[in-house]
Amino acid sequence: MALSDTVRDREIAVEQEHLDRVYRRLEEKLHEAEFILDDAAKRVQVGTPGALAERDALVFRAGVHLNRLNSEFEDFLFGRVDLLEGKDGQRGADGAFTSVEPAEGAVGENGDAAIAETLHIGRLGVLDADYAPLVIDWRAPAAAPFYRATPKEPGRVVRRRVIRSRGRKVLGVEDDLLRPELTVTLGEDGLPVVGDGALMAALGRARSHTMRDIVASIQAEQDLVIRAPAGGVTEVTGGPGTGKTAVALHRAAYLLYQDRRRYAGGILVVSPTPLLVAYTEGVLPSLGEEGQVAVRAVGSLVDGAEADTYDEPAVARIKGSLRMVKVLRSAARGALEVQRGREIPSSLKVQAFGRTLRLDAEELTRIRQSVLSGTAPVNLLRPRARRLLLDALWARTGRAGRITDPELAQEERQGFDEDVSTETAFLDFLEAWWPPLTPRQVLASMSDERRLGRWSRRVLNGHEARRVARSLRRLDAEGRGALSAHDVALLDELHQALGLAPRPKAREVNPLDHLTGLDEVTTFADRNARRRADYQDRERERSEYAHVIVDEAQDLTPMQWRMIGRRGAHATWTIVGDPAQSSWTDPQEAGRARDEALGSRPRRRFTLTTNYRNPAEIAEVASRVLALAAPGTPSPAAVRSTGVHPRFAAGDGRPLGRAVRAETERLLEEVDGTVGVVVAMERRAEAGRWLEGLGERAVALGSLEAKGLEYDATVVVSPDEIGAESPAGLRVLYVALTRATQRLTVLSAPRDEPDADAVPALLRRRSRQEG
Ligand SMILES: Nc1ncnc2c1ncn2[C@@H]1O[C@H](COP(=O)(O)OP(=O)(O)OP(=O)(O)O)[C@@H](O)[C@H]1O
Repeated sequence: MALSDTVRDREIAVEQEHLDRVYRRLEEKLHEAEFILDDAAKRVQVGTPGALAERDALVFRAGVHLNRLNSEFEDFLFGRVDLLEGKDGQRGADGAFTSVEPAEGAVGENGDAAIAETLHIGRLGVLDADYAPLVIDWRAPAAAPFYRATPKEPGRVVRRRVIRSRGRKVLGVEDDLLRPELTVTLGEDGLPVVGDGALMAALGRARSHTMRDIVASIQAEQDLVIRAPAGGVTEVTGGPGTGKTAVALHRAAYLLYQDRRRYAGGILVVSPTPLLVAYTEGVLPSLGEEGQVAVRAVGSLVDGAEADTYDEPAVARIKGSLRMVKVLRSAARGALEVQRGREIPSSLKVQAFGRTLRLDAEELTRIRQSVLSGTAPVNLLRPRARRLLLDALWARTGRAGRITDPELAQEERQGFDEDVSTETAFLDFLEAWWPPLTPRQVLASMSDERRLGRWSRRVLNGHEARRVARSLRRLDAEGRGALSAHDVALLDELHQALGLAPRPKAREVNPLDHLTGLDEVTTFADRNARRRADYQDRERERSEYAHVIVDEAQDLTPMQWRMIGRRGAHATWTIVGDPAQSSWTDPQEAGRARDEALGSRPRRRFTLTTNYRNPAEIAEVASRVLALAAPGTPSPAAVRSTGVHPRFAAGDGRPLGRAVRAETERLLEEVDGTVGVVVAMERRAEAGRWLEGLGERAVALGSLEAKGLEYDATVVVSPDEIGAESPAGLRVLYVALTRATQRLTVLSAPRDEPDADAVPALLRRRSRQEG
């Protein structure tokens, strides 16, 4: 056995011993029946009582679920740091030194130093019986050095270790030595160092169809974002693969840990597509957070609506633009006159004082216009409409001014109003003439070209109005039918314009409710199902959140910003995105809408600079498109290279589908995980058929669906076709080219004008200019 293997085995045994202690302690906790009450009460003196109680509650839960930890947490304990003594010798509530800097005499003149403190980092905090930390929660302040220390600024950290474990078994350790210049002792011995870094091991793993958390290898610049203060707006930009999505999700978990009571008001994570929601759904539960966080696609933010179709780019451009606010306001008013099932009467006839009173069409139009001259939402104008109708009918009686005693006159008028307004003829009339409208009905009524042309006069040109109207023909009169994510934002705007009653406020959720009682004894699958049902319930009630996290913010249209802004009117925000990946065509207008949603809240800005997803060889090819799509934007530096260059291939006279299938088969052989085939949106269905029978590891995606996702290997089909899809096509192509973690094939069709090496014209251009 090689010497290094012996060291590795010994170090694994050391960590195994620690993990055994942790599990023994968790088992003890399991038997402490009154743990939460007793333990939390004893320790209210240190830290905020709320936070400590929560932390203990989490530990308690860990105990209750001890037998399930094996399957739930692959690596309950994942990190360790060995530290020099802290500068001021002060220790925090969790027993660890608080200072980031080492004490004056921590390093001797000849570079000798001793490890003064060893901390283990895990998904939950665990204290031993004397309240000494056995495991520090990854979100606790004491865990920050594990993430922050770099060889340039190591602080007190001498060695950082990532521990790989499964259930109760330690499988491996990987060390980074941050102060290699020191001669360090740990107890009696030296400080052994094993392996060459955990990050690379994590990045090299095969991808599945779900995202993994990154707690064991969060990098310093990412940690700064995750732990940024909650207030105001935290804005994060960074190129593809810099960990923006991962950081956003870990930040949600961090905020909950910091201030669980405040965020019981809910954290909303807005994601661009349902595919990305499904991809990231497991990350928060793996961090021990369930329930308080709603991860929603932007097309699923309105109750009862679920976007399941796409608009063509030209239609999306109109529907997403702020011009729609005016159009929708007119539509909400105009929709009163749209016949839905029952006929709209052209006159009103009622009986009073033994005769028939009648309002004709002209009079009714005048009344309608007068009511609509107010600015209130349409449904809320109904009482005013009723009043003006009664006034007009009263005038028809000719009795006004006949009685001189004001009290008697008033009585007579009141009697008249009561009699008439309860008459069936009047009630039926009002119902048909000023019906309570739903957002869906109004949206559906916009599918008539002539009508929409009227409502959008001076806002949309005739051509635009026709396009929007045609796209809405997929809805029936009640608005049932397929919706796009843009339609959903329109529905939300209509909700406002109609003045529908606000949804009830969120009920108070006590996180401790979930922690006691027999219902704890369930299977993981049960709990997952309950979690989902739980937050679906809560979602239905909740119209506002305490914190809003927007992922892929560059794609939001102005109308979508308005919709999300309403959900975070009193919230703090975290916004992550990359303008160079934007599929939205008018970034300036979106910027204005975003500013309006965020108001005057102070902003904190961060930039992430390292690409953890793409090997350098793939990043280089993508950067050629970046230079065209967003000239002057720097590419994030790829953290690794594989030595494998992207492959360029052309159909070579074969039908495109056959070439794509052959290439996908080849890649399935080469990688262990997933293969994504990215095509222009129009080809989605066709591409699905090309891959039939290749199994679950291979998927076909439209260019807009690839957003945020990643695959071991990708095939990007016809860059030119993707680039020409919309005015933002090149940026969408840039997204497509940055999805692969290991292999990329660019497959050209004839329109790509591939050269002899099958490199398409779009990807040649820059090298030619440079060359
Ligand atoms: N510190 C890290 N340790 C391990 N893996 C990481 C780390 N940071 C990011 N990754 C991995 O890099 C990949 C890209 O991360 P993520 O999807 O969050 O990036 P992104 O910035 O949102 O990308 P895009 O803008 O292209 O959607 C993911 O597989 C993620 O797990």
